Amino acid sequence: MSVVVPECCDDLKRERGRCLFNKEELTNILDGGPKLTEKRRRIEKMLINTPELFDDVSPDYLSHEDRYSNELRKATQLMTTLEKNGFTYNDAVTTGTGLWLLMDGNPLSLHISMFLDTIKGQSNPQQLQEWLPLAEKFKIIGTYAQTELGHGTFVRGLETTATYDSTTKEFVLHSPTITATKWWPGALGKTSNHAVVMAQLYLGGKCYGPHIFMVQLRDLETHRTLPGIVVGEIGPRLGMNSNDNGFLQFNHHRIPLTNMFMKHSQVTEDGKYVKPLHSKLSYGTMVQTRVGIVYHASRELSRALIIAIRYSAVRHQSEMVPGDPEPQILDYQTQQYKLLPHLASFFALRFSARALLEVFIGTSAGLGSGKMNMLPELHALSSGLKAVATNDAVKGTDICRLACGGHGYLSSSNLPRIYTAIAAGITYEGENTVLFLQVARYLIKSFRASSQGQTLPFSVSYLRVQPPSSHAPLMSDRGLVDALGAGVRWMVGEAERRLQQLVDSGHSPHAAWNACSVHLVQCADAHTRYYICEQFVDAVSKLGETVSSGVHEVLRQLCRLYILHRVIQTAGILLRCGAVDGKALTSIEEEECHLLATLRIQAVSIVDAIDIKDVFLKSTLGAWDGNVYQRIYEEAQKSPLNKSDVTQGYYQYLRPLMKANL
Ligand SMILES: CC/C=C\C/C=C\C/C=C\C/C=C\C/C=C\C/C=C\C=C\C(=O)SCCNC(=O)CCNC(=O)[C@H](O)C(C)(C)COP(=O)(O)OP(=O)(O)OC[C@H]1O[C@@H](n2cnc3c(N)ncnc32)[C@H](O)[C@@H]1OP(=O)(O)O
Ligand SMILES: Cc1cc2nc3c(=O)[nH]c(=O)nc-3n(C[C@H](O)[C@H](O)[C@H](O)COP(=O)(O)OP(=O)(O)OC[C@H]3O[C@@H](n4cnc5c(N)ncnc54)[C@H](O)[C@@H]3O)c2cc1C
Repeated sequence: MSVVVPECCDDLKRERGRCLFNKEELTNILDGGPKLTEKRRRIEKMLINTPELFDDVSPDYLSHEDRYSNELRKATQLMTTLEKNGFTYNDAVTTGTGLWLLMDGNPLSLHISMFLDTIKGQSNPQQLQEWLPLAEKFKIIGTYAQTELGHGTFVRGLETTATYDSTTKEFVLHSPTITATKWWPGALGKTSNHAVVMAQLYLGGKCYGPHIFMVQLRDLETHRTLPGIVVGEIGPRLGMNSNDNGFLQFNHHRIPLTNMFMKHSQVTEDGKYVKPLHSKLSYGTMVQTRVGIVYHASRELSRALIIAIRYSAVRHQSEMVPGDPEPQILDYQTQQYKLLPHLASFFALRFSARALLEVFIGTSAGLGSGKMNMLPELHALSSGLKAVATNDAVKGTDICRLACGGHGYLSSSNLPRIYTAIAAGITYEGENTVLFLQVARYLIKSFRASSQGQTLPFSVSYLRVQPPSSHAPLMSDRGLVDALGAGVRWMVGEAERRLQQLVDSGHSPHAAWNACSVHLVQCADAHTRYYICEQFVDAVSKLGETVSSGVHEVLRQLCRLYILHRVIQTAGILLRCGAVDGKALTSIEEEECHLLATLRIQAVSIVDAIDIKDVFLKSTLGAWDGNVYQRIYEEAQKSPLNKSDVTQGYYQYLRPLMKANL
């Protein structure tokens, strides 16, 4: 069957004809400026001109080993293509392009992220000089090996030991139990010949807690595992199965003293310990990765939204008015309600990711000159935003899948792969509940400090026990964000009251904490979302002076939708603390429905402006031309089961069954 593919189907042509804003301008804002758009497009062009980077067979049809080898082939091709064309690996990560090409689990991703970041962030000058050039040029390939079978969250509970032997000036790495086995690190199984390993430091019989060590795992010529080391792959997972997540055990394996990362804490040749300026500086790579994950989550959500919104404009189903032509499913209010608040979330996350990156850069600069005071704020913000971003991206991606009906369940829609990849983000790099509890700790401490008259850092300054009264009218954006802030203040105050009450009635502070932890997680979530609302409002108001009215209007509508949706989600709290009343909520609900209809008109143009090309969307449902059915049909033809009319299974099983006298 041959079909002439139009440049873009009539439905999408009509949708695009209704665009009232400058798409390129919105694209530039999302990229962070015209120069960054231009750079991203140069990278994309270069990658698109490298056919080896694209699969002609879906990984779903490959064996585990072929799947891994194929992804490794593409990953190495990607790295050499970038290098040859004068780009860094980071360019492929920060534009999303590298991840989109390799998102079935890239075996070099841990090397270019956490391994390199640890070398850069945890090495003393000599170590940096020795390891960085080797790692940057892939002379050594590494991963970040922290989690063990027995412990992921509780880093202080790790069991791998690094015991200093001053007679040989070596550390002896050992896995004393089965639960001490390193478990999960990406690319550990078969790819990496080195790992940065988190292990308990022992000096003269005393434990100094988790520290990081550079450990060679495999011979650099033969790639065989070194003596004293057992390493392998952990088997199939929910998603990202082209990666070789691994396990690792040490049997009294020796490494030189100089292989402990010594930027922040040191061990002298005679076995003396030099303390770091802050006890959690060795967690720096995790913090940096959490910052990256906020961007990553927003990007993955945007891919799902482009697919689902374009598809919803092409798909016609049922009758809205009996006898009328079947409408585009995007015309159903319920479909708009499924998708558009997540579109607003994507924008909110993108602006917040940028704000967080600035905090990260500022804090890192401060650390360089010995200033540690911003570290708790960065830890709380990066933990909260990582948790909200991944939770929302996972939820939003799954709603996009559901919004595409049956076809969303097809692998070729790419929604299942986007979902399984981002779903891991809830767990890795700090499980989200655990990260929220870290935020809650910061909130309670800040609230108590405020009660004692102390000044609070910027992200929690609104928690002041007696906040300045807001002058913004309630129904303005600022007024509603202030109401949300009042809600969080009330929640945190309530949590503090409950904690205190439990302690006063004889519970230990730790037991009281656990007894309030559901509420505490809700506080952390609400606080982070308040921060996101603030960043969104600020970003849109700052842009107001510099962008065209069409783009400003779209951003204003998206921001408004985000805030209204958040107020409705938090209605119970806001009513309880008196920040809004029932009448206000009714008008907010009505306004949200009205806004859904307004945003629907330009929804396709808004997702077009996110500017992700078909080769990176990898979806039969979301392509630019809207030629959905032909693509789905063609993709199905690639199923190996369609290679022959009658399969082996027929002769082996079906035919005997049909012939049997049952
Ligand atoms: C394809 C990828 C390519 C490139 C990637 C680039 C960028 C990333 C972008 C996208 C990623 C995309 C895909 C990724 C693909 C695959 C997955 C990749 C990797 C996954 C890796 C991992 O998962 S690595 C393992 C991560 N593990 C964790 O995160 C463990 C979580 N646990 C902890 O962090 C800690 O144990 C804890 C914080 C929960 C508790 O620590 P503990 O030492 O026990 O603390 P306490 O003694 O209780 O003290 C608490 C006080 O300490 C303060 N604190 C804690 N942490 C910090 C910190 N980091 N900084 C500052 N302060 C900190 C805390 O606030 C408490 O302070 P108080 O004053 O209240 O006492
Ligand atoms: C795809 C993937 C890739 C990964 N890559 C790496 C890697 O490259 N390197 C690496 O070192 N690790 C990696 N990990 C491991 C990851 O970091 C851990 O799985 C993660 O930190 C969670 O730890 P855990 O598995 O021990 O879960 P657990 O901590 O056992 O969590 C189980 C449950 O217990 C709850 N819980 C735990 N502690 C608390 C608490 N204090 N209070 C309340 N509830 C609690 C959690 O909320 C969760 O519901 C990866 C994991 C995945 C899934």
